[in-house]
Amino acid sequence: MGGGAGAPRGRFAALGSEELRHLKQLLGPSNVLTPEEVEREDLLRYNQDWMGKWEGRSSAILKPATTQEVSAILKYANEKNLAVVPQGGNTGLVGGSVPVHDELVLSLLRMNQVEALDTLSGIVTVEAGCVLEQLDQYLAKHGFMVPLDLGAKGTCTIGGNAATNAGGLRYLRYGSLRGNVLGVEAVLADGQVVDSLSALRKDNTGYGLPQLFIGSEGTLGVITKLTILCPARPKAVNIAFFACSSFEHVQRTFSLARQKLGEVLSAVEFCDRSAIDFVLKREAGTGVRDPLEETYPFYVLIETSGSDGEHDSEKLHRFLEAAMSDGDAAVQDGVVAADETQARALWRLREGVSDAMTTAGYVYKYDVSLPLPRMYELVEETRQKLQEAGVEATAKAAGYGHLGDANLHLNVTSLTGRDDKVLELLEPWVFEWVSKANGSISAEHGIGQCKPHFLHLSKSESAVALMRTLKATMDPKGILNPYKALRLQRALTQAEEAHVEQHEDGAELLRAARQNLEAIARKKQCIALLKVALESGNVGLLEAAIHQCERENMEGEVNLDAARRRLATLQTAVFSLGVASLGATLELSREDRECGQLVKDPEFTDRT
Ligand SMILES: O=C(O)CC[C@@H](O)C(=O)O
Ligand SMILES: [Zn+2]
Repeated sequence: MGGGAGAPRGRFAALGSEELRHLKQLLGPSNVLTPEEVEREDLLRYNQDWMGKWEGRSSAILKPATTQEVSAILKYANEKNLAVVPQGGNTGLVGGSVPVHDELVLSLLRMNQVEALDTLSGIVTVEAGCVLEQLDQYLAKHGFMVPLDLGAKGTCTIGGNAATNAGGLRYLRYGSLRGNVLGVEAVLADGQVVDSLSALRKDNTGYGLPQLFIGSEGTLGVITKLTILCPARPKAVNIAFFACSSFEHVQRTFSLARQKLGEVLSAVEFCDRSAIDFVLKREAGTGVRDPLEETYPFYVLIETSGSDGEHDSEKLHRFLEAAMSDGDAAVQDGVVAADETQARALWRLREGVSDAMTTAGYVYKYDVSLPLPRMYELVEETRQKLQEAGVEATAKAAGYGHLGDANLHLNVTSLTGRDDKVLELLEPWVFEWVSKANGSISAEHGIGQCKPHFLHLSKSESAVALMRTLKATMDPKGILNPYKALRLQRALTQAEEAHVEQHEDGAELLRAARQNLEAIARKKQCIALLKVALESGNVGLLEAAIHQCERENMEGEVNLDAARRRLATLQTAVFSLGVASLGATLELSREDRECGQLVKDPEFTDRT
């Protein structure tokens, strides 16, 4: 795969026997796994992702049992400049939880306790390493559920789910973890424990710090504990599985489901026939079979969850009538699960696709958000591309995913194993296609080591620069999950450094090169800040941005005069209107607009 895989090792220290001794003292020898004490397979579980696509070579797996131990590990790693990859159940799909090189693996699996549940509000406090399914089973006993469900529930951990802002099957109903996680306890790169563990539904006291850690893939801190707002467990659940003759009909089915099922709708998923064929092959003999007599190009799975079974079934039947009536009915055929066993088998047809396509060969996975009407176009064009290249017999594309969230999973399985020709056909083409269609290159799986090189296709330059500023502030040495989410700033590799050092004046050159690199990074941040400040129309922010640019001597590189003129205009307007920020309310003059073309030297942004 492209992206962070293949990134040169950063300038981190290597783990020596003294460091290992220290870590063993911290955690107790049995909680540090090394090649001397355990079998290669035991280490591989932590070094390799479940699909076998990415493999690091960490020689120490650290298994802390408390937040204090996590803190002590990170404090030490930061002092010693040792890189660390935090890991939960290691079920991710973008290589975010395995080392790229020899990073220490910080496994949270021993921190798996549910600490408290408020049975009135449904707010649970839980340690990061608790397995999602175990947390859900605990909550079930008290009439609640985790507002997240996904195929890997038996292995993934709630901390990993939050760190990657995992989406899953019931996003449509309960929304994202960003919305449901109320508080987070996290450990920063230098070992500081940040207690943002609010157990309040409403807490509007300044910056939403937990959000910094949710979805940041362990690059800004390690989540050790979290509080989650859990909904009441529904008493009545219905599952229906429909066949549709085109993607247009699939969309109509979704639209009708929304109208007729309203508040009881809890999932709307879809698969194409190719995806179903993979599952049926994989599940042969397990009782999972095609529930319909004929085959169709598309299938939609609908789930309702509510508190009144009769009311929900009535609604479901009204929906069925509407969906199956008239000449050009939205659905061609369908079944409603009569009991829990049937319901599970129908869910398996959808949930089993990922696993079935992974085990059938080497799979290239794309997890994208797209405007719903264009969602399946991507699958069709992919097939066409494979056909034109003459590889359609061995490279099989399927489309499935979370229809209700306009989240497509495009999987292409190469039946003959890893195939660079297929990869070249697909990347960067898929990502560029998605970007042009105003979609997201990662709907729910994150960036990991798989997509840092494509981040700019879904995030503006100023947004990426702000991400870098946050990373540099919270983890100045970059020890936390390096090579993931963001590309490492291009630094000299160790080999390059060694080469330079052999020269006369080598050390001097090296120091200058490093300083230059840092200066470029600072200047890029200044440009981003200036852009944000100009767009926001906030006087204070613009003043600060101009000041920063002046400090970095950037007169020759950005249009500072124009920025100063804009500041003066804003100051006058703010003074007369008495507000702090004008944003879009103040029309930009021609000169101000020129300010948008901030960078005088176009090559500047490419210099790293
Ligand atoms: O493997 C995939 O591409 C998707 C996995 C998962 O997000 C799903 O929805 O089944
Ligand atoms: Zn998914």
